Amino acid sequence: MAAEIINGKDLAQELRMSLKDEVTELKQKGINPHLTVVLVGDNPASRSYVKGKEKAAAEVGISSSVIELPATTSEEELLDQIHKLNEDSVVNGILVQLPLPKHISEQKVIDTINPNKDVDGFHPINVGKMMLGEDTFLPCTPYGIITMLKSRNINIEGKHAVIIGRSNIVGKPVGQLLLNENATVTYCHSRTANLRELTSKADILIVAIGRPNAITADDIKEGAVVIDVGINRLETGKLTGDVDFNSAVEKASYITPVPKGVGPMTIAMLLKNTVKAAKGLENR
Ligand SMILES: Nc1nc(=O)c2c([nH]1)NC[C@@H]1CN(c3ccc(C(=O)N[C@@H](CCC(=O)O)C(=O)O)cc3)C=[N+]21
Repeated sequence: MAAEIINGKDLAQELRMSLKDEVTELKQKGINPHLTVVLVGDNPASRSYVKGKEKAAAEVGISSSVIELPATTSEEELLDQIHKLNEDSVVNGILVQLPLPKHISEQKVIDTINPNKDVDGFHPINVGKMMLGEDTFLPCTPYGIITMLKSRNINIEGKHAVIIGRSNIVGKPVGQLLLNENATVTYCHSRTANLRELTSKADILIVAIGRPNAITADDIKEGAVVIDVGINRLETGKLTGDVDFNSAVEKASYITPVPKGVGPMTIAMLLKNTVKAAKGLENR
């Protein structure tokens, strides 16, 4: 039987509608959520993501600004800019679009963002809190994935979750969040021996490899939940994930498509984190 497709675009739309109501209420209390995105260089993919973020923010009533800096910006100049945003009381959320030019240390930049404005959830303090299961900004893509699973009441507790990919922004944190939900978690990566042996045991398979069709029906267990985190732009201009959707959809119980899967959820969770950052002010 074919899998149920979890449409992230529709779910993100629902989330934005409820966030919009929340933002309306906050505004009545004089709280105006504001997101600032910093874009260094003119990578066309980054520019298009930033456009998507601005549009989504506007839709829920979150004001946003984009600071565009040339690719030649020095690390010191970027850190100065972040210090200014840290001190600017209008700014609730700061997102520095990754990747950054090679001469700038991404970790140094992330470490400089005020953890209370770190709506990406990348700051070491927030990563640590996530590990401890404390309330914090959860990284947007993993948070979106968990939200997609919960939207369908997919049971996580006691399930074997297999993650392919160990990046700091997707693989590692999504494994941690699934562990926090009492899954049994296996991390796989480019050096993993006998990958298929592991993927075929997964009740929940999270695929963040970065290569089209890297995972097919032959790699998955009958009835598995398959989450495709890949965003690959083909030469034709078409967007595709890491999973061979057409074969996997016949074997999985649930599957996320690309486009209209995890991507739009990532943006919705960014907005949710921005609202959370703005609400933090109430408690001061
Ligand atoms: N500091 C930082 N935070 C990020 O969250 C971050 C980042 N840097 N750098 C780049 C990646 C990538 N990313 C995406 C978000 C939404 C879609 C998305 O909405 N995709 C649509 C399609 C959009 C299109 O057609 O181009 C979809 O999958 O349906 C994709 C990719 C966030 N990122």
